[in-house]
Amino acid sequence: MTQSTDATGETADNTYDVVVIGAGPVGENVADRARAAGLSAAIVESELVGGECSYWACMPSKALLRPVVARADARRVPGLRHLVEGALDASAVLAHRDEYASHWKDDGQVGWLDSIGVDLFRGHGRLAGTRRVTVTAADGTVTELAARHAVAVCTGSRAVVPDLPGAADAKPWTSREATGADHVPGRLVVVGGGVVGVEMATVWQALGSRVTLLVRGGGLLPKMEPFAGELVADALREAGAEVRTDTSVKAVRRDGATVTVELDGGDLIEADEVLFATGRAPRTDDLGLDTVGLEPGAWLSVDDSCQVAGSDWLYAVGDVNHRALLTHQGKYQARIAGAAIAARARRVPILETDRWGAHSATADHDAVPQVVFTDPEAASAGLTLAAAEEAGHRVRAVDYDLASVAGSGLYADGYRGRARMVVDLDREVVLGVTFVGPGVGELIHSATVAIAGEVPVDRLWHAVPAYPTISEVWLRLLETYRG
Ligand SMILES: Cc1cc2nc3c(=O)[nH]c(=O)nc-3n(C[C@H](O)[C@H](O)[C@H](O)COP(=O)(O)OP(=O)(O)OC[C@H]3O[C@@H](n4cnc5c(N)ncnc54)[C@H](O)[C@@H]3O)c2cc1C
Ligand SMILES: NC(=O)c1ccc[n+]([C@@H]2O[C@H](COP(=O)([O-])OP(=O)(O)OC[C@H]3O[C@@H](n4cnc5c(N)ncnc54)[C@H](O)[C@@H]3O)[C@@H](O)[C@H]2O)c1
Repeated sequence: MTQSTDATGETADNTYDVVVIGAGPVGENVADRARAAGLSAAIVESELVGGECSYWACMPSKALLRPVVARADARRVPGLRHLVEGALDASAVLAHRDEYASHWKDDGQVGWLDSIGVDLFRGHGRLAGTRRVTVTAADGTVTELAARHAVAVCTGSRAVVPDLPGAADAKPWTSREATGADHVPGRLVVVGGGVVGVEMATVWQALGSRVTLLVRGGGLLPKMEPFAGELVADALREAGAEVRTDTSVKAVRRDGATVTVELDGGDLIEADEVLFATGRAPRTDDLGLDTVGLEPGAWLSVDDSCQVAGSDWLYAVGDVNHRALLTHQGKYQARIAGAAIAARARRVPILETDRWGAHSATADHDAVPQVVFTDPEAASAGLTLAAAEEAGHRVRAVDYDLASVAGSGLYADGYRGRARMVVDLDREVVLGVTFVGPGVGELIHSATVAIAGEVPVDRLWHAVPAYPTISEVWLRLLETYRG
């Protein structure tokens, strides 16, 4: 049957080339890539266009952290310190955060979708069999969509609150409340020493809360090199926070304005709020996965083109595929998946799915960068020493004290920081780099380029860092490596 199509390619019966479920940063980019390739695209969103990142994650958290880190940096600069000795203006910081969260309104992003010709369907999206999606709007109206080529699930993740006695009734904060709160709690207990835990402990301690950070393992930031967690823990303690490692929470109870956290050893900690920063779960539980033979509630496992295993039309991109829960990496996957969807729609006979090919999200395995925006910043790209060894590489790690670099001393009085470079001894290329110290976040892309480019260490020797910048740590690491 021939159907009428309009200029963007969708049909009167809501058939599109590509249907995207979830309009976070990743879904937006899949839709954008599809449109750029000349395909028609619809996107389904149940909350705000822009997703977690724009309203309850990256943007508000970084808007809260920036004044904290800028003040800390200024306090380390002679001649300036006395100007920034006082407390932060918490209400100004919260107002700055509100701006960066667009006051939790998505008009700007809706306008952008409109400008690129992507149709937005507001409501809860569910798969309804092969290439079919239903959208249930807030008023209960159900719209059916069909996809000619692909459905991309980009529904992201939500915070997990552990199933502890009393936790659900204690009205705990998750990352949403921690990034969106409109007041500074007097006392805050943070459970979890991962990225959300350390960033939010940094923010609220600086804004005036008395923070207690509870970590069940031996240190903070367990996915990074151990020195990252050690330096961040030292700084949090110096800022006045209490950091308790090897500590597990047994139960939580709220009585009015007070929440009591009971630890495994029996200790009780009273606070005004408790934040669970204990990881994420995929938003796939009410997604109709059973209609296509997949398990509801599971992370969606995909190949390097982000196609779901066993399907030739279903893609899962961003947090929901659990490859790297980071906005930039999800957007990278969206570019790769968008290119793969377009190539398959054009019936390109062979896709470039080999390593570093146009249709392979190779960097997810080897070259993921991350910046933890604490004071000091912790930035990494590629593999840690432990991860490289576990992956079977024959490696050597070299470390350097960042305080010994001329640019660091100029950047801050009493600079403290450390760098590590992990080198593959068989190929003589860099597998991983970690920098911890003030101002290192902007440095990490140099490492990402070296790793993704597989630049031989001998050639890096000719990449001369400008004097006197913190980047000179590259020279020091290479000198140390070459002995
Ligand atoms: C506190 C915090 C800070 C962070 N900071 C950073 C950072 O600085 N840098 C960084 O790179 N990463 C950061 N992250 C991670 C980052 O937020 C995520 O990796 C990113 O948001 C993932 O994008 P996504 O599009 O896959 O999912 P999301 O941003 O979660 O978007 C998914 C969208 O899908 C919608 N949706 C879900 N189910 C349905 C459905 N059934 N129907 C319709 N719509 C649906 C949701 O409403 C949402 O809008 C942070 C995370 C947290 C929690
Ligand atoms: N700057 C950034 O790039 C940034 C900032 C925030 C979040 N994120 C991303 O968002 C994702 C979620 O962050 P997150 O910090 O929630 O998760 P995470 O996985 O990084 O850390 C969660 C921590 O909680 C601990 N934990 C789990 N259950 C616990 C329990 N019952 N009691 C005590 N501790 C428990 C875990 O051991 C882990 O260390 C991460 O993948 C992160 O990369 C990125």
